[in-house]
Amino acid sequence: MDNYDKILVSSNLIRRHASMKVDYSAPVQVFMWQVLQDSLETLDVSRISVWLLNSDPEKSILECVANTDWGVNDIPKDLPYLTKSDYPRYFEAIEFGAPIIADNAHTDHRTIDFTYTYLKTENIKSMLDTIIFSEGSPIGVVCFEQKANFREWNKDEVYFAELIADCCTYRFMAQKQAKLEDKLVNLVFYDDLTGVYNRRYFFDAIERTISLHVRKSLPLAIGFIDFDNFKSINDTYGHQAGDEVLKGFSKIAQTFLRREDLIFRFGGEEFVIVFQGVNVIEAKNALVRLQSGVKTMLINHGNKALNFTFSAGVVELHKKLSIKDVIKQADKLLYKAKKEGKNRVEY
Ligand SMILES: Nc1nc2c(ncn2[C@@H]2O[C@H](COP(=O)(O)OP(=O)(O)OP(=O)(O)O)[C@@H](O)[C@H]2O)c(=O)[nH]1
Repeated sequence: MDNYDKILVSSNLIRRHASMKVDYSAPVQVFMWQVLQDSLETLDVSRISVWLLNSDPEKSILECVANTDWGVNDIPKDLPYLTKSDYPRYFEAIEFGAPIIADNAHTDHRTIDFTYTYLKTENIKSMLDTIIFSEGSPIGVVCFEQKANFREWNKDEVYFAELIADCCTYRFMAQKQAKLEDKLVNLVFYDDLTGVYNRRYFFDAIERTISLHVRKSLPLAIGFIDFDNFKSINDTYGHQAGDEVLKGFSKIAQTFLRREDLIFRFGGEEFVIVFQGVNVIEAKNALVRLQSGVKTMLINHGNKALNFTFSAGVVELHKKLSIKDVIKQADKLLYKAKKEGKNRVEY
């Protein structure tokens, strides 16, 4: 196989590989690993690295985010970086957007500034850098380096190197998309402030949970929680302190309840807990335990420890009870708990 055929076969494999779904929450070193390793072999170069411009308007720092000299998970704690003030001509070339084809990196005007800082010490003779774009602008560079001997990069090699930069573009775009999807999923299912499930998801999940439990003849209980005198916490310590209490309560509930208990923020200072496979007495006991948890685990706001209590009503689900009826019953029980002195669980 001549060089052209080798590049053709490899570029096809790499394009296919780059289109695969990968874990975009992993570092670039991990999700670009296979593409960079394959390219290393195809171009027969000494090293490939991926560098990204920081997002400030000056784009004055270029940070190395992947390098074939590192192991797949062996990423330095402090990433190497280059600054525009040290290498202005190199940064200008990146902003221009054309590949930097430096057969002799020691004399090429775009890479000459590297000569004494690292080309000579690392014995690098030739460089080929291709630009990573996003929305039409350069955002980084893939750097192919040849050690020991000078090398004339041919046209096919440059096209191949550009393809690798395009694979980076593709993966960064997919990563952006994946992050956006994660954010949307969070908005749909979770409460922004406390991180527990939100009210919208309660109504979405509850029908399915009920039908599953009815089909399997398993008990299912729902606890409705309302904080006592919450207004006075806001009024005394401020709204932010109230928010701390809501967040703290969610954490305490996650610690005190079982994994299969689902916690929802239903409204301002109202929470709902769905106890799966649990009858009303067991659910009531769990809520009483949670009440003592709330008493012992302090929520700090500044240098103050905030105390609060809650009242709750617990309803056990059965076939004939609709979710509307459950909420109505829980409301009545909560009203009773409040009327009879608060800090109580009625069932
Ligand atoms: N900090 C904060 N406060 C909230 C939030 N949502 C609702 N609240 C407050 O919760 C308080 C609820 O007050 P009330 O409905 O009078 O209830 P309460 O003071 O707990 O009184 P009882 O239910 O009778 O014990 C109001 O002051 C709301 O402003 C929130 O997201 N953050």
